[in-house]
Amino acid sequence: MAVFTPLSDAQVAEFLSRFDVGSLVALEGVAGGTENTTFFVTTDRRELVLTLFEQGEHEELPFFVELLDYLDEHRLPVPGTVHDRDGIALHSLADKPALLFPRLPGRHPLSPSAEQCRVLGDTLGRMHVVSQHFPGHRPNPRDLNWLTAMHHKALVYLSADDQTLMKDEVEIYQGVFGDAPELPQGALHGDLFRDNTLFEGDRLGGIIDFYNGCTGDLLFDLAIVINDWATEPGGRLDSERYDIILNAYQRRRPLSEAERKVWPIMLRMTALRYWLSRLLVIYVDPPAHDLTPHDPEQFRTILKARLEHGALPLPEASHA
Ligand SMILES: Nc1ncnc2c1ncn2[C@@H]1O[C@H](COP(=O)(O)OP(=O)(O)O)[C@@H](O)[C@H]1O
Ligand SMILES: N[C@@H](CCOP(=O)(O)O)C(=O)O
Repeated sequence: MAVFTPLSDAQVAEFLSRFDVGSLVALEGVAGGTENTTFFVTTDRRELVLTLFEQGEHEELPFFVELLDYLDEHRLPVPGTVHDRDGIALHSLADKPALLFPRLPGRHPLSPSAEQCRVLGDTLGRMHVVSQHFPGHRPNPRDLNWLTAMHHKALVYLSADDQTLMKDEVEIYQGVFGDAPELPQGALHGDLFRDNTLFEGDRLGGIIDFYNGCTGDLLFDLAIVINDWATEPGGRLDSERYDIILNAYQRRRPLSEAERKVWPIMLRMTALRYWLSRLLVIYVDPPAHDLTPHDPEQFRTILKARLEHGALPLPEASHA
C-alpha cells in the first residue's frame, strides 16, 4: 500500500472546486506507487489522477509541469497537468505539493508485444525530436558525474570482484565520455521502464512518472529503454525487441555517428546507473516507508551480459 498521505472526500471535493473538472464522485488510493501518493479521482465529468509529492526537491516541480505541458502541447501521449481556473497547475494539499492529471487508459505491459515495442520506439523517437527544442533545463541527476561521486558509497557493500567491476566501469565511462564530442541533447523521461507506460492492447495510452525527467544526452533515455524493454530474463539482449524499438526510433530520429560509437558503453552505463541507485536505496539511503526495494542484482546481471556479449549491431536508420 503506498498511500502515504490519506485524504478525505471532503478535502478532495474542496480541492477540486478550484478547477473546472466537475464534482467528486469517487476517490481511490492507488496501491502501486512507490514515491508519491496517488489517487484515482472520478468526477461527474471525467477521470483524473491526483498526486501528492512526498519526497524529492519540490522546487523542481515547475520543471516537470513545464515538461509535461510542453510534450502534451506537442501531441505526445503524456498527462499534461490540469490547470485551475486561474491557470495554476501546482497546488498544495495536506501540506504537500499537489498536481492533478487526466487519467490515461491502459495497463503496464510486462511482456511487451512486437507492436507495443514498435509504438514505444516510435513515440520515444517523436518525443526526442520535439524535446530537443524544450526550453527548460534540469541537469541529469543520474549522469556520469553522479555515478562518479556516488559509486564510492556502494563499494563497501560489494564483493571484491564487484568492487573491481564497478570501479573499472566508471573509469572506462570517464575515458569514453570525457573525450567524446557532445551528443544530441534534449529533455529526457529518465526512467522509461515498462511500468511507466500504459497500453490498451497495442495502443499506447500514455507515458507517466516524469519525475526523473531532465535535460541531457538523448541516448541515455534510449539505452534505459533498451535495457528494460529488450532484455531477456538472463540479462542478454532480446534481438527481436531490440531491432523493433531501434528501427522505429530511428525512423523518427536517426542516431548520429557519435551516438553510434558510444552506444555499447551507454548501455553499460545506464545498467550500472540502476545497479548503483538500487544499492544506494537498500544500503545507504533507505526510504522512510516500508516498500520492497527493486533488486540491484538484476542490473548487475544486465551489465555483465552487456560486457560479455557486447551490444547487438545497431540497425541502420531508415527514414519515415
Ligand atoms: N496519469 C495517469 N493515468 C493513469 N494512471 C496513472 C497516472 N499517473 C499515475 N498512474 C497510476 O499510479 C501509479 C503510481 O504512479 P507513479 O507516478 O508511477 O507513482 P510513483 O512515482 O510513486 O511510483 C502508476 O503505476 C499508475 O498505475
Ligand atoms: N525505476 C527505478 C527507480 C527510480 O530511479 P531513482 O534513481 O530515481 O531511484 C528502478 O527501477 O530502480
